[in-house]
Amino acid sequence: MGVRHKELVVEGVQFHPESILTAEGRAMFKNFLTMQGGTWKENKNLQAERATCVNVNGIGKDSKILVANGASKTASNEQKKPSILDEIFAHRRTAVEAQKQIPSQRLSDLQASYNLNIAPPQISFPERLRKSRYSLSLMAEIKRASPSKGNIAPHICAAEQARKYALAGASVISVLTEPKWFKGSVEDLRAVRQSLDGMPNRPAVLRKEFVFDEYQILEGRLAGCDSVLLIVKMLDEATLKRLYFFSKSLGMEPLVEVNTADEIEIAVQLGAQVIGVNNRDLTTFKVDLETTSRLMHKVSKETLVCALSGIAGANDVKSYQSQGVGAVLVGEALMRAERPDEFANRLLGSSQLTEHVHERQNILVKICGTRTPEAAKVAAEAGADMIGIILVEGRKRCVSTETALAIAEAVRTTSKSGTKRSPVLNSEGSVKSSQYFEHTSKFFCREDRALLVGVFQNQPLSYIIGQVKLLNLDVVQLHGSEPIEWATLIPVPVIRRFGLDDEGIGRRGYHALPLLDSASGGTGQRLDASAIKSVLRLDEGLRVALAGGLDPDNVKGVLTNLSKCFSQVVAVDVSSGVEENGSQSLERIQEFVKAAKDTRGR
Ligand SMILES: O=C(O)c1ccccc1NCC(=O)[C@H](O)[C@H](O)COP(=O)(O)O
Repeated sequence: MGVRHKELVVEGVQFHPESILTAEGRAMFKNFLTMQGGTWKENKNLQAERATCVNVNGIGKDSKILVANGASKTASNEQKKPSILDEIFAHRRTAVEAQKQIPSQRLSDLQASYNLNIAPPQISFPERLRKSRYSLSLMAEIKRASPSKGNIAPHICAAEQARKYALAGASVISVLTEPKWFKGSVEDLRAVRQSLDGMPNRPAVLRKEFVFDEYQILEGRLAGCDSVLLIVKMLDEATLKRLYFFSKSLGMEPLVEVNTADEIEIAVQLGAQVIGVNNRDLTTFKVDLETTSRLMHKVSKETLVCALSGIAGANDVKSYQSQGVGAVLVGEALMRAERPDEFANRLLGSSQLTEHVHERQNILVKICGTRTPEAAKVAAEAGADMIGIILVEGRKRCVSTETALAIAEAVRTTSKSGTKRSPVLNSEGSVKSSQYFEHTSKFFCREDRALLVGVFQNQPLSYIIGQVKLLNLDVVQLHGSEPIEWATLIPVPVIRRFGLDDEGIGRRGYHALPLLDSASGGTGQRLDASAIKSVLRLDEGLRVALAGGLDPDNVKGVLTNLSKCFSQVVAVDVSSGVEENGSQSLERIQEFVKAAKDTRGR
């Protein structure tokens, strides 16, 4: 039973347990709490206004959702117009709820995949931030659009952009996965992670999303992220804590975002190792770079503080550097930059990009089809880096186990002449991402002696591994249609042959060096120069060995004819070009090594 004044809304009410503990108790509370204005008339108008506002902004009719799980905490009460954050969160809730119903995308499906251990390998987010070679780390963001700026760079390829960021020295790639306002996706996240595959010292990958559910964290981990964003403003403390520890249970330290002194207090209480201070007030969109400076003193020295939003250039970074800020997150400025790599370099105050481009490696030489220990010795003494033996039954150059063992002995006991130490991109402990093939191509040069390469073609994996052990091979060359995954199952670096139209040549993380060559091998068949250039131009980071009809007289011309692409050829390989009347000629071996090495100088 209740009493209602004709005109005035009630300002206080006493509920008795026998009424509020009934099935209607919640509704009574809700009705009372949503009353607005002094009179019933005002209440009606204000309620109607609020309903339109809520629906237009897409929060939906179910106000229970907001109450239960966080409209932004700055709102002193529910009368306040929902902020953009509220809008986005509400929209994401609906989308995530819908997605969770789709067979194959249900929480149980994600969990089953996770239990299979198929999530991409992860690295520690805070450790990667701490290992930066710069006094302050860069978190570079993929952000096609934003609610405040609209479109920024809607056509950017996330994976390509991520590689540029990584090579320019970013410690973290932040990927906005929200589709409506930021034009991102989980697919972007997956592609970014894949683009970093095999990269030594790759950056950590952050899923920048409006996270309110464990589901999103698990989804991000399966797509390959190493950390997720948790926004204090949007999560009640219990939810924040739950999500924080859930993320940690998947091996990911979250980035906990704050904007006020109260929020940073909550993040500290939580034990967050990485706290991001958002310089942008998401209710007004106002950016104040001082926000980070003001709040950073509220955390212990061990906590990494990152300045988020509004960082537009090197000067902003410098002032944070002097204050001891651990990292800056830069999105819009990098996305708008014509050369994001140069821009990132300027932000970090580095000239690494230019050093990187000018680095040139001495060309490596492989003498293949070796059939005698004498030939192996002559090749090594001439400065050959690799001596190949054919281990393919039925091929004319195939050697017996006895001969192979004798050649192996000659290779191991002959000193090599004239090797310059290969430049090392990253000294130990220094952490800058580098290109996969630049790193792996250095496996094929030893200063003291040549390497022994066993060449196989469509033979069983177990046989290949057996030969590696028996002959103590340094390198395996796969010259057939073996799966590229085999490279990860063979205990020495793998050279794998590719034709000009073959798929997978530039795939990182498998073969250490792709060989461009004719299909059957050792035929003396030249490859078309313009087709070689097309393959190389498609992927700047690709490094290859080149074979097919090379000889002492043409090797220089073939290489220089490749013009700019020549720098992507790290090795040349010859077989029939050093033969005379079907046998290896010791003079031609020496001439070939000299001619090839002279193309770039020793
Ligand atoms: O040389 C062979 O007989 C051979 C047989 C089976 C698989 C691969 C083979 N050779 C692979 C090589 O690495 C050769 O050096 C490369 O094909 C270049 O040969 P060439 O055109 O004769 O210089």
